[in-house]
Amino acid sequence: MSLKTVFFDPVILCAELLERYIRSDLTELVFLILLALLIWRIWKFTLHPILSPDQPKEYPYWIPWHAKAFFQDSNGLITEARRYLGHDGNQPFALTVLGTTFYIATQAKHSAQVYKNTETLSFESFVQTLMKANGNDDDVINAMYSALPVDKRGFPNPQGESLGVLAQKMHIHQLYPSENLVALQHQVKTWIDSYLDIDFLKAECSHGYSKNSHIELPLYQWCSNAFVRMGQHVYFGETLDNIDPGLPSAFLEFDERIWKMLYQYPGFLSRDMSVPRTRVITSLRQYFQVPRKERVGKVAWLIDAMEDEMRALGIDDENLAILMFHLYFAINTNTRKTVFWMLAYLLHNPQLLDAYRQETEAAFSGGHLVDPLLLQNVEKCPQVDAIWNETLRLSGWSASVRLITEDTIIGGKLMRKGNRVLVPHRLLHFDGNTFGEDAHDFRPERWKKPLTRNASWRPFGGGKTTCSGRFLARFSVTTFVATLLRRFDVEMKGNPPFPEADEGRPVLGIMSIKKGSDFKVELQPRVEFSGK
Ligand code: HEM
Repeated sequence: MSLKTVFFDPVILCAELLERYIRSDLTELVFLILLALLIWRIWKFTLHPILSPDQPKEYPYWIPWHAKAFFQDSNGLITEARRYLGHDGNQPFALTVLGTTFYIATQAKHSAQVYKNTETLSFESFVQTLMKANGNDDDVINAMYSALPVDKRGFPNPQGESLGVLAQKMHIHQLYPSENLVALQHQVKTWIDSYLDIDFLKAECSHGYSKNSHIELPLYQWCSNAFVRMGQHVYFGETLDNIDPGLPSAFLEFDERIWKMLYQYPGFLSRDMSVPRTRVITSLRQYFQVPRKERVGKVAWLIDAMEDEMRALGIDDENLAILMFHLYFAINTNTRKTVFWMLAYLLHNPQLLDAYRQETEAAFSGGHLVDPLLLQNVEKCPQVDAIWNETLRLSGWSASVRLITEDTIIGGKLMRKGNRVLVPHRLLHFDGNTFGEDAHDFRPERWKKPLTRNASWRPFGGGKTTCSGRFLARFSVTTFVATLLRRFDVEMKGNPPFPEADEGRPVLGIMSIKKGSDFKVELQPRVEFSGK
């Protein structure tokens, strides 16, 4: 603006003065906000920790509270926070994400304290959040977590616990070594026996193509589909298959996007997760509407027993289906990925593949597995055991989360009621002190040392909520791999790199692969395997 214009146009002059006033006021305001933020940050992350050494140090933030890093790669953020905090990163420390404070326990000894404490650290609240996210009504969640009489009918309840708590004991009754587990193992073995048959695979080859004597399959897709079908069959018999033959595919669509549910994405951004989930729940509802005696095939004890318990609480079909959806999920989400990772590691380490095949040979007669428990015997099959452990160590992702219901001290640090404490299993699995400097390599030999009792070894969580399905999972994966290697030569097509894990996205157990990381394998019936 020229002097001439200013002098001759009072309106422009006034506007100019007003603009300068507002600008200087805004600058002042911005300055004051920044100053306040700086003072707050110095107080919160420098002075306060000095004055309160009993409280966990917090990884500092400005805004927006680590949300981006957490949602892209929470383990990466935790590693970064630990490095930043230096010596204090070895103690439990705090991390705030979108207003929620998590205390992180990265040391094995602290994680053991977390698992032991069932008084003031609650797992149930995490399960209840999942129930709500999947559509259970509040009154049903209340009913599931209200104490029941000690003399109620059905599963014994000597401590007068709620069905939500009793369910853990019912899982154990089904899944810990006992006749009930043997019944499931028998079903698994029979299913694998008929599934891994060249004629059967050729006939149904929906995931690959068959050519002359061999079959080509995308490994991740194939393992996933096979294991969900098997899990569904073993627990629910054939009825679910008859209700919706596309159910395993729908579950897989949901399961590959489960991170959207865990991060509570808004509905309009997560339809690709919620639509297939609704389909699985709808099929389960239809299943429970079929009168029990009309359900086809052998059904696991747990399914009928849980249904009886829930109906006794007056839970309707829709809520019953949602509750059972959690079980369907637990059965199917992790073993499908573990079998893939185990095969991927074996195919990339041919000597190990040969060792696995040789060690399991004694369990077979011809092409048939006649002594399935041999594979579960650590003394007789140490290689199988080491390969199983090493696969879980490298492909496990999950973290245990507990809600703090009363102020609690873990690792000498005071954790405040209302916040959460998190044990990141994956980081424990790379603890150099326990697993060695080469902890990032696949090296089953390391299991010659007695590591399975180490507190850094947490593929199945810990404490009261340790995964009850671990025996069945091991049985299913090792039996599938042994039978596959017995009957087929398995080779990778081309020379694919080792598949990339989708490490940045949360799952409740074993990692998925990154898009585009699946690779094809060729199954060729082995010459010496002369048939059925
Ligand atoms: C390799 C496969 C599997 C892995 C890595 C795995 C991992 C886990 C983990 C990390 C937990 C959470 C524990 C905690 O936070 O303390 C869990 C819980 C659970 N898993 Fe598994 N799991 C697998 C297979 C299975 C199978 C096949 C079943 C059922 C047949 C199953 C049933 C359960 C149940 C019922 C729970 C909840 C425990 C409770 O609170 O009662 N899991 N699993």
